[in-house]
Amino acid sequence: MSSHGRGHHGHDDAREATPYIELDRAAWAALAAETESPLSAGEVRSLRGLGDSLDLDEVREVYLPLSRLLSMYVESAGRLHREQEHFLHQRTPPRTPFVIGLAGSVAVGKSTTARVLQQMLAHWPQHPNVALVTTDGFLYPNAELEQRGLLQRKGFPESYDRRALLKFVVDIKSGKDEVEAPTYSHLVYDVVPEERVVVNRPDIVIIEGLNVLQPARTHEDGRTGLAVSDFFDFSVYVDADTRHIRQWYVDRFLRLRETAFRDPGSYFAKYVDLEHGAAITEAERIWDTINGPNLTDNVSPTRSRATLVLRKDRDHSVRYVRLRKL
Ligand SMILES: Nc1ncnc2c1ncn2[C@@H]1O[C@H](COP(=O)(O)OP(=O)(O)O)[C@@H](O)[C@H]1O
Ligand SMILES: CC(C)(COP(=O)(O)O)[C@@H](O)C(=O)NCCC(=O)O
Repeated sequence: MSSHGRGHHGHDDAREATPYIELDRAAWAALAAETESPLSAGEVRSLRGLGDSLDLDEVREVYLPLSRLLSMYVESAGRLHREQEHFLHQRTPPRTPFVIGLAGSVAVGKSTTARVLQQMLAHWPQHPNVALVTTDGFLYPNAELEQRGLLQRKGFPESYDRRALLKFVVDIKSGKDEVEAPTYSHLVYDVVPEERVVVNRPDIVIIEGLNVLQPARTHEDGRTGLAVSDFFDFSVYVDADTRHIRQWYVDRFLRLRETAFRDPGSYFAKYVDLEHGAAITEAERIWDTINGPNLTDNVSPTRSRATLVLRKDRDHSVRYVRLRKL
């Protein structure tokens, strides 16, 4: 419980009633002391290679307790599966992969968080196989986006083949042995039809993407379909002040200009020759016309649907964790 103990002693009035528990950084980080790290010091250090400046203390104080909590949910689902089988007096199909949805804005740190969690979760012997899939592979190809007038809307819900994405998640939760997803290349700025990722009945699947917490659409005839989030066993929303995220987007754009954009195959090679100030202006333009509006209109409204929210400060350190009450 957070140090101010909100909601702890039963004096909540209606105004304060909330389905969430909030732990401030100190309360959350204290959990790390009770959690034995599944990773050696060297392995924790090697995780840093995945994020540019991922802080070692941050990994220990924030992501270690988070991976332990997730692991508890995974094990609890396994127990429930066994108890249900016992209750039904019949052998039921083997349990399906535990699916974790990971949502948040462009540049908030979804990929970094997902990779750290994947590595950490895979180190527990109870669930060694952890697959990670990003939803960008389900974007329509650029040619199709252009036809639909959506080239300036990449990342908006309608820019994805939502039916294919839903089928992918349904197949995983149906217990299919081999499920394939298409992939996206940031280098060529388009989907790569010949490259697929294969998900082979892992213990856990992390599905990371801007829109994974979107509710189901209501069709014109009033019917409501299913959404991928209907098949999540747990979900995480990575959150921060929009001004900070915009800055992280610009910073990453400038860094990519020094690295990936220099690849002649890169769609963004055209930005390499921009002088510094013009590059900042261009990054800000892309943010202000595409990713910022998408965050405001589509992504942030899904935050309260998450099982857990990680709220970051300007330096990427997690300031508080908000978790659904059980
Ligand atoms: N925990 C963190 N500590 C430090 N830097 C981070 C952290 N998470 C993300 N970043 C940085 O912020 C930027 C955006 O992160 P990234 O994971 O690429 O975001 P997304 O996948 O949401 O677009 C990157 O430059 C990344 O290195
Ligand atoms: C590929 C993305 C849409 C993110 O996809 P996700 O994996 O989150 O579904 C996003 O990172 C992106 O590149 N947006 C493009 C904005 C632009 O047109 O530059």
